[in-house]
Amino acid sequence: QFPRECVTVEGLRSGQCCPSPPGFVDDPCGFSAGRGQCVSLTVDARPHGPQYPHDGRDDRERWPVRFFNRTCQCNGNFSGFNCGRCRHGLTGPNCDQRVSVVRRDVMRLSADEKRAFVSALDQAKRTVHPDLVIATRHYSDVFGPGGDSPQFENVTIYNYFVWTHYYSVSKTFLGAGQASFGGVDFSHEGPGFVTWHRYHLLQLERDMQDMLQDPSFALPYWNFAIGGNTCDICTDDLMGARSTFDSNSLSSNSIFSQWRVVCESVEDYDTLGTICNSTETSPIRRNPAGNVNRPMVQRLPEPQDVADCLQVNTFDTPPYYSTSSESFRNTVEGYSAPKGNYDPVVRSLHNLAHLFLNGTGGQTHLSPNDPIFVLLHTYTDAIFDEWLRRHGPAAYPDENAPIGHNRGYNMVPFWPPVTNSEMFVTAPDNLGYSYEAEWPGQPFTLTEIITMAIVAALVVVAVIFAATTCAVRARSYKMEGHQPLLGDQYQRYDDDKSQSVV
Ligand SMILES: O=C(O)c1cc2cc(O)c(O)cc2[nH]1
Repeated sequence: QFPRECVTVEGLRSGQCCPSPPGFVDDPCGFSAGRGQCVSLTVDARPHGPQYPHDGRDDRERWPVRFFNRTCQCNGNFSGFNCGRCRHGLTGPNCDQRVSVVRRDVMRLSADEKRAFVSALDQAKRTVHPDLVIATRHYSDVFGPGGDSPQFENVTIYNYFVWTHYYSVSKTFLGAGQASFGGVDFSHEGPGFVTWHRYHLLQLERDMQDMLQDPSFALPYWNFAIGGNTCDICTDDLMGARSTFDSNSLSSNSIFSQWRVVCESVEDYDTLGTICNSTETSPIRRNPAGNVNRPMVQRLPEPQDVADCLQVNTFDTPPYYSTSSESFRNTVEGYSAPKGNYDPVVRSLHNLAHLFLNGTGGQTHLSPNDPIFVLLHTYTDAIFDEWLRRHGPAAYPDENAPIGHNRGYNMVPFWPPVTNSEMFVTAPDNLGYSYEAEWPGQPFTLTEIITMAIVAALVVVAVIFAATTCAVRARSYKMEGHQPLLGDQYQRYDDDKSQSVV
């Protein structure tokens, strides 16, 4: 959420968060080296949709001005909260060399690659985030009981990934004794679903690259569109098999059986007016295809569902919400049927994959605690990127999307501020990663089948006609008394030979 050095009493009171990059002393945003400068923030002022009626009551509105209104604006290809690093996809001292990583199918990794990925996730679960800390109170209480103890905590890299998702989906606290407002979601049920989750993954990938000191580290993906009711990545060499003792738990052979979740006590936060902190509580729960009460969501999406959603032409449609029809975004998110028609009882693609997991991974405030979340979302992002490649440049709504989802809105709660628009670009050209993926094709339509049959029949007729014509011509040529050409040649050669011998 915010850099550790900004969350002091003075920092919060000044509303300025402009740290110096490493190696620069008292030089906000590396101004002296031309990296950037500390500027006032301007935020999206366009109207949001009607779903949110509580303007002025939530810290996440006009993000991040409730906390900070001055931040680093970096020049050229410099980037980061202190302009100390490069934009995604660039490297080198001047940030002018391109770099790219490849996100691959997790099932196609070698045994060593699988081990390295699992171990990297586990390291991220245990490593404190080097730069960022999280708020544990709403802004009204953030200075602490005496007004001099800012309510922020350290958090590990992986738990930060979980916390940001929780913070973006949590309800609006309207005061003690009042019901919190749940009709708000800064990362789902709107066009920002794809852009928010894209940045969420990029941040984790980059944090893990830094942690591992390996700029080539790439998050893999899970092709969840395999149909059926088997979780193919739920094995002990990947995301953990089912426990033989408890069908809702992970096998003790998996490192993930030792993980403990954060942000579990959501009812307490909502009634007490607090925020999830970095305290870890229960183990991950997962029971793929095990929910007998909801058989509709106890299967995985089919390959054809992916092919169908990639054919939906329009990125998003009014009201830019979970009720949008003929919207690619609402289809890949999974509130519409795979061909794009909205149906309130349908759960498809991304939503279906979440609900299939039937446990921690199926509850929005908790889902990233299950590491399957990472792989499920890289695949969702791969579909989004393929859609952009096929249909771009595409229009993203400027206004009237649900709060947080307009094109120019800064995505909550990321720091430094980053808009939805900045993530609405093709990844290989702009963000320094690509997917090694194959996309299911469309089956042929009846018209295509008939056309192909007619073309094939015409080709056969043409070949037969050509062959018959040749045969007839050859016969009449012979009947007119001509010798075959080859026969002529042999004749002459034989004649020559007999002459030279003589
Ligand atoms: O009910 C749904 O459609 C549903 C559940 C769920 C869980 C989750 O973590 C998401 O990110 C989305 C989602 N949708």
